[in-house]
Amino acid sequence: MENKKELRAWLDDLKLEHPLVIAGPCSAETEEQVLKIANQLKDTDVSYFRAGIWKPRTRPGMFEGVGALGLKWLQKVKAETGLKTATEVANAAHVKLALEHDVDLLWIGARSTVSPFIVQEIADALKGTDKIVLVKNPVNPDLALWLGAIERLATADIKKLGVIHRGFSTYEKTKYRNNPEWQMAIELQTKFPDLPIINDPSHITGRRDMIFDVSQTALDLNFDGLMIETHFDPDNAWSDAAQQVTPQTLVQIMKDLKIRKETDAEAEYNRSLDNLRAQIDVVDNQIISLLGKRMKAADGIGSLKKQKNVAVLQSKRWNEILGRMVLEGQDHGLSEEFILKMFKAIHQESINHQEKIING
Ligand SMILES: O=C(O)C(=O)C[C@]1(C(=O)O)C=C[C@@H](O)C=C1
Repeated sequence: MENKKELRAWLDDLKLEHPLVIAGPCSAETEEQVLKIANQLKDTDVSYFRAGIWKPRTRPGMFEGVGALGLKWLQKVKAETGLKTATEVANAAHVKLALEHDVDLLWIGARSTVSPFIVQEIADALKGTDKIVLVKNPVNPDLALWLGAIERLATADIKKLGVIHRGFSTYEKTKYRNNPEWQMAIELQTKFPDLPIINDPSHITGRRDMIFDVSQTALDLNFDGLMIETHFDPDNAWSDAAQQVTPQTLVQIMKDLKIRKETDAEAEYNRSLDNLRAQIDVVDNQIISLLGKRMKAADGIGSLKKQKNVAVLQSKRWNEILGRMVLEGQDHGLSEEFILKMFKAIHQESINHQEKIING
């Protein structure tokens, strides 16, 4: 699939002066709950009212959604409030029911995106639809799998496409429920600058007190919209209680967020920007040239080790370097996380160089 301007057409047609907002409860619980939240959201920035009808839960025995009955409540939401509706679909039967109930926006969840079989089944069921279809990232950080799902939908002649970045599962506990791995979203935007991208801070954070900061980062990174789980009584929600906010909080979040524009035409700004970018270009070239020099030294070490039949990996020496560089990094305002990532990549490249020599 190629990037093309038309990918943004459905979003541009909404003519919004703020990011697209999709909000509503994690799960539709009762008709009263759904209508009450929708009424509280109707005169806000929210364009699409979301509610989970079928809930994929990690373990059985938890609330798994009200099922098709909830789709009738979504129809009432549309009739009563004028809000358009959105829900997750995870198989062809869901798609059929959602289309029968005129749901305006359907999304494929992270646990479905990982399975090309499921995605294909959904794409076949949606073939040619003029509804908006958004694809959440797969639970594992695999850009090809994410884009593969979009391609399957595009091949099924679905025109109104977009993606939702909801973060990625990690084995290690981090402060996020799902690690954002912003680099993945940046890479996706680099490949498909016109494919609408929505951020889901509710699932990234898992905690309502972090939703604002993640939303701001998303807007700083040019995201087109936000999907935020909203409930009038978050603590007593039947699913994902900790990450839902009240409609009032959502309104405040939208008020406080700084919306960034893509660029600015002012001459002085552009002069200063060009100047700083020129500095970056010079430094980037120096970095590459220095790394090249470092690898030449590693090649030399590789030849020495070949003569003496010594192993490439030298853990003691490597640990010394890492420790020293973390301290050096601190002096230059560089985070430990960045230093470790960068030097691990440098180490691997050095090993690859030596492997070639020692086995050549
Ligand atoms: O010092 C060495 O023995 C090297 O091979 C160099 C180097 C490095 O690139 O710094 C690479 C591999 C070793 O694990 C340790 C360090």
